[in-house]
Amino acid sequence: MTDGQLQQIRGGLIVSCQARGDDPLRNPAIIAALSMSAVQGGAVGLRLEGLDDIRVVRSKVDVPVVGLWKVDLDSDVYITPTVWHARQVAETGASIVAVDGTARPRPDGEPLVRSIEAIHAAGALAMADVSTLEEGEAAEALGADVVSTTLSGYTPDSPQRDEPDLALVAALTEHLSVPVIAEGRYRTPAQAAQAIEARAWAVVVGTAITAPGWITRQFTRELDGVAKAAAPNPRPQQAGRKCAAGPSR
Ligand SMILES: CC(=O)N[C@H](C=O)[C@@H](O)[C@H](O)[C@H](O)COP(=O)(O)O
Repeated sequence: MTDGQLQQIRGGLIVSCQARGDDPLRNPAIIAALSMSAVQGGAVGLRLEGLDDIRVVRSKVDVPVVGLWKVDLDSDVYITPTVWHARQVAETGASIVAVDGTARPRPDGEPLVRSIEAIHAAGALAMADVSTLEEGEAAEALGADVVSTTLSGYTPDSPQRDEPDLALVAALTEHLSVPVIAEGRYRTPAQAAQAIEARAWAVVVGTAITAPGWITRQFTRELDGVAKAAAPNPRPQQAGRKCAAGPSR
């Protein structure tokens, strides 16, 4: 990652293309198609999970990739949780490696700074995924090149809400010198624009763009509510009625 690439993503949209667990989209070829589609739509960067997805997508797109590896090691820290995972993601070709940037104990017992050093040694930039201003300040002091609000809403120290944490974006951009990325629950273009107005360097959007299951549920939930209240069509008494002189097709 060069300063030029950091400039390349400035003010833009980074699309997070991730599929995990039993998600039918979990297939590097599908993630690559989603990623290429996002780039066609104007995404300036991609956020990708897992070595296979990073490797395949890297061979197909030119935009900077924020890479991470979600691993469950019986710890609250699951985003690129150890120094070893950070090194693997960097060596797979991510321009920026996202790691858990909170102060919580990490499963390998190493401090955050060791992951940052490993990422730098592999020639990538380190993004600290944080949930509070204090975590962002600490991560910057340890050498993180970029700080993202990814974990706000997902730690006990941060507000639990459905909306994005724009207040944290504003606080981080006021107090930090490194670029601040707005991420987490940005569901509308207007919310993304608000983050840039709060001086975010870029905005990451995942679910609202690349999770058709979630998007579908927004529609079905709304329809379920209306369907209970509205009468069906055709109404039962009209269903058997003959049409007098309608056009025949
Ligand atoms: C908390 C956590 O693990 N966030 C993850 C980080 O990579 C992803 O699951 C999110 O999709 C990503 O942050 C984008 O956010 P949203 O999908 O809300 O636009």
